[in-house]
Amino acid sequence: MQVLQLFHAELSRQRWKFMIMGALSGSSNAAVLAVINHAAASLDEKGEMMRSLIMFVAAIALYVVSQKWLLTMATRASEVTVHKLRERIVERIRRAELQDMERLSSAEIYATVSREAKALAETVPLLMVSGQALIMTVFVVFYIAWLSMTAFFLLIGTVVAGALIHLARSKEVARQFAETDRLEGELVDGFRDMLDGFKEVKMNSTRSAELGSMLSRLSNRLTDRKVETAGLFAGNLVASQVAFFIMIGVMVFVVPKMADIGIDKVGMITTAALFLMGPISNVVSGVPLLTRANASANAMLKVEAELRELEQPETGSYDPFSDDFDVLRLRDVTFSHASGRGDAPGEHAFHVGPVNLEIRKGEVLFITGGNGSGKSTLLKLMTALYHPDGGAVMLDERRVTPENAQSYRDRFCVIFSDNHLFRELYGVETVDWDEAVELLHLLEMDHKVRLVDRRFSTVSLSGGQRKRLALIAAMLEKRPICVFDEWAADQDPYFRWKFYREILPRLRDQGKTIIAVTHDDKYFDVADHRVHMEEGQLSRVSEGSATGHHEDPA
Ligand SMILES: Nc1ncnc2c1ncn2[C@@H]1O[C@H](COP(=O)(O)OP(=O)(O)OP(=O)(O)O)[C@@H](O)[C@H]1O
Repeated sequence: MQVLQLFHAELSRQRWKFMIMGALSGSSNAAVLAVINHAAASLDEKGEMMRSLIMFVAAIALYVVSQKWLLTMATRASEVTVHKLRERIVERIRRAELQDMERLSSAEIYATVSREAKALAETVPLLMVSGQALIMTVFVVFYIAWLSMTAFFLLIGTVVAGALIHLARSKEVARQFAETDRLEGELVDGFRDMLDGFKEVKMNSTRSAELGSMLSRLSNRLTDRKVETAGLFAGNLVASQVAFFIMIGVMVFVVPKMADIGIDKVGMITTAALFLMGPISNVVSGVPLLTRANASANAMLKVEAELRELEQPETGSYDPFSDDFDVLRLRDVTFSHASGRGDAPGEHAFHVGPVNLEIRKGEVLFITGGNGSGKSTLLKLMTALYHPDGGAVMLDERRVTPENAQSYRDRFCVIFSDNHLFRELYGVETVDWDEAVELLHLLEMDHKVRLVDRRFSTVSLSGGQRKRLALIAAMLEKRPICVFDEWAADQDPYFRWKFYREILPRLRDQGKTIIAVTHDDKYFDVADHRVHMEEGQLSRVSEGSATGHHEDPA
């Protein structure tokens, strides 16, 4: 059972405590019943009544303490387990390689750490209540056996028959639950499409109508399935109550016929059977909860297993790269994407290389090339986000390997074309506040955004403005190599000019090495070297042209 597998570590640490407290809680509950029965049978004996009253209070006190402990500890165990799992998932994601992460579904990981983790943490304490109810049922059943073995066997017979019918029906309930889960997932995807593509939806009434009717159809199917599931569920609940009434009937009508017992014992047995109603319905309602918790545990374990299988290079046992280097080299680097994004199976995977390239410290390298020619892939190889299939990426004489790649990557600040702007300056060890203020001014963002405690006051900005903030964050990282993937593409002519004529020269003056993908031929003179990508092949275009004419910013 996946839920037990998941909670194994937390439960086994305290297994004995859980068992003892569960037994105490179940037996104290059954003791309340036994004391009531005993007191009712000795109404006219004053001393006996007093003793029963004391035992009654003691049994309730024991029940309160043990039940409270069980519920608190169950919540704690489930929350701690989910927290540890979340931590493991975050750690594995941090250590995973980009190539591997691109193969996984981020939507699935996201759903797991949010929806499934929440469902699981909420369900497990309720399951504990069901478990405790099961223990109590066992104690009451033993009590009934002590009163009359005939009543015990008849009770077991009816409970087993009822449970078998219930189990057979709950398979169908579980199937329906899985189907409603699937439909809910589809509905969420549909809503996401509608909201993410809101502009596109607003621009085309047919698209809007088609999406709307798809969502309405899905919602309708989901409603039907939910009603069907609720019907099955209600049927199960009524069936279990009828089974319960039959059980009471058997105690009252059949037991006295089959066993030689007095009216007082029949009364005690019937009270005991009535006492079972609450716990038995708790146990019954625990079955779908268990199914639900199992499904959530399964989803979480699946994501964890997928992440565990990814390459997780050992880090820490190597000499780190230093910011001081002379040359970055790509030697006969080759790389293939596993398969083209969205390509049909069997279609050609995109291939890069063999690439040979050198860039010396402090130089500016421009990379040009058409759409899909492999420029971003080359940048990912140069920054060790992808590991080459053949050849080597070297910093001076040291080869970059999966083991030392993180230290190599820490020499770079990068702005990808699909860059994600973090609201906080994560990764900037010490913020140079004077420079931050100066950069906000230089990139003309100071009227829009302030830096408050390492956080940008807002990131609700235009695409170009967000890229300018990303540039400020990247420059504050103070890394020796800067990589920009079509940074200027989102900027107006004035900010393009500023980027090529002010920012890049400033970075070069600071001794930074710059690698930029660009289409801005007007500014090619800024580069020391320019290389061109075509269908994954690199060719050198120009060399040594870093001085040229300077045009007006507009
Ligand atoms: N993660 C991936 N998995 C499979 N194929 C990929 C992946 N990333 C890119 N590709 C493929 O590799 C080729 C080169 O893509 P890349 O993004 O490197 O090109 P690019 O020159 O940067 O293009 P653009 O100028 O449009 O950004 C494309 O055919 C693309 O479909």
